[in-house]
Amino acid sequence: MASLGNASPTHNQSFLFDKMPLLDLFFPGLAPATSPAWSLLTGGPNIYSRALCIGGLLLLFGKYASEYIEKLVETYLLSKIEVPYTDEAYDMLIFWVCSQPFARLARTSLATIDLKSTAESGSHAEKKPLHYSPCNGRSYFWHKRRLFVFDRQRSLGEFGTAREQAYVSYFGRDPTVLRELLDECRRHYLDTVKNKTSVFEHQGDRWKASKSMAKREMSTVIIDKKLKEMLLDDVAEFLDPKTRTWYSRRGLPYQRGYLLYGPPGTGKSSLCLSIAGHFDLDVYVLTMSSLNDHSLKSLFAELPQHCIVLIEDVDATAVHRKPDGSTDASTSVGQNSPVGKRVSLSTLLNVLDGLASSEGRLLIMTTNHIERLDPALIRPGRVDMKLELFLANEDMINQLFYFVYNNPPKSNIREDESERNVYQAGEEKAGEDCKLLPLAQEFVAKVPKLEFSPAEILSFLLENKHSPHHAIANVAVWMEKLQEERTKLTRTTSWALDDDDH
Ligand SMILES: Nc1ncnc2c1ncn2[C@@H]1O[C@H](COP(=O)(O)OP(=O)(O)OP(=O)(O)O)[C@@H](O)[C@H]1O
Repeated sequence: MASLGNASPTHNQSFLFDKMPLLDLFFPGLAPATSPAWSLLTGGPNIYSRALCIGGLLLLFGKYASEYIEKLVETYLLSKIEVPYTDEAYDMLIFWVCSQPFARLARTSLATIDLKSTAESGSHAEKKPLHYSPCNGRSYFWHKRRLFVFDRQRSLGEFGTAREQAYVSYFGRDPTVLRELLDECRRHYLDTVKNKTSVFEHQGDRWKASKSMAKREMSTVIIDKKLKEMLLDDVAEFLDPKTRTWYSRRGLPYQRGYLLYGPPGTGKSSLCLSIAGHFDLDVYVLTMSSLNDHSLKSLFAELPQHCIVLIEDVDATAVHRKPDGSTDASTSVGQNSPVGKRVSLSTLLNVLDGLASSEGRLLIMTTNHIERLDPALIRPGRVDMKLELFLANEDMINQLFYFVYNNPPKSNIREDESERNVYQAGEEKAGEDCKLLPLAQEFVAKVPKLEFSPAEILSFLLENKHSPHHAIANVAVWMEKLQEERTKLTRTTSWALDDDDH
């Protein structure tokens, strides 16, 4: 000790520098960075500057060492899973995380309006509740006696769109532990969306879950009974595992296409959602105007097995062939989008042919104007079944009346409502049917057939939902008003067309 205490600065300096290669051995690159500080430390003018140097050095060393240790731990002691933002697994993980107590304690969170909240807001002040989820930071949590780390980073990507990524890790080397955790997230998520239809929309060339809505019962879509049965039988047969084998044995792409056409408000979109609900399928909505060839191909390639791909109002986006009959890249879908950002008809036809598509996908296209569609788009193979939906006929008007005034079947009522709202099946229902029968007949007699859409009739009945007698009393006035509105609209449209011609 005495000899070290008495040693001259030059001696001390050389002693410390002797240790530097050793330091470099453990923390490569540290020695050159710290050597100027060492020289200041050993040859500094006074005690304060030396203390300052020691403090700085310790900080630098501490930071370097902690990063190094963290890396070591991550490499040798942690198991980690990355969950990409664009995958549904991301929604599963975040959904589960938000339900955990640790999420409420996270010091950095993302605040969003909880649009999915089903809480019945009594007052204005309770509207738009906020939802918090851990973000841009690490959260440590215990689960089943194990310590896990949840890390979610969010940044702004190209064009100001948010980019996110999330990781879950745990202190251990067994990867099955993390897989089990993610499986728990999956089950938790599936339980929550059990009686719901998930709707996916595209962001760039990736699918993203946009909403999950209560399943729409098939009985709530009032169309011709035979048509409904035919459609249901066809879809059921297609989704049967035996059909899949049948297709694969013959090397045919296992997919099916439907075209629903008819006037506005006849229930085309509603029918699509109820098919999804009936067969427990998710719906992937394609908006052609925001796609190009590349994104369309990627989206089709990323479709899961057994799902519905919905293209609504396909006439508004599809164009006809060029005069020479070609369907080359210059003939495009989505005329309002800038050139170069459109989908070419040839690409659309190719993806519909299924070379890059998933197994078991149902394509449903809807249109109000079947005559405007390119024949190639709706030829058999691409569209296997064309279903026309009509304006309300006698039977449909009758069904719509019962739909509004009859108590809904139990399955349509939410659990909590069922207690107060339920009717005793059997006698009471039969009684109600008897009471409604003459009213329904009277209503049906007053409404002309094949003149109003189900949407129009339903909207009128809903205005009078508390009294079928009011509906019957007001129906004549309502029809007159609607006719007037239609005449006005037709006049305005024809003037606008005349102006365009001039
Ligand atoms: N056949 C029907 N049965 C029950 N409800 C219907 C029916 N047709 C329309 N509706 C109701 O009318 C509204 C509009 O229906 P929907 O969007 O399904 O019609 P659409 O034919 O797709 O219309 P558009 O061609 O204008 O897109 C919805 O609220 C739906 O519940």
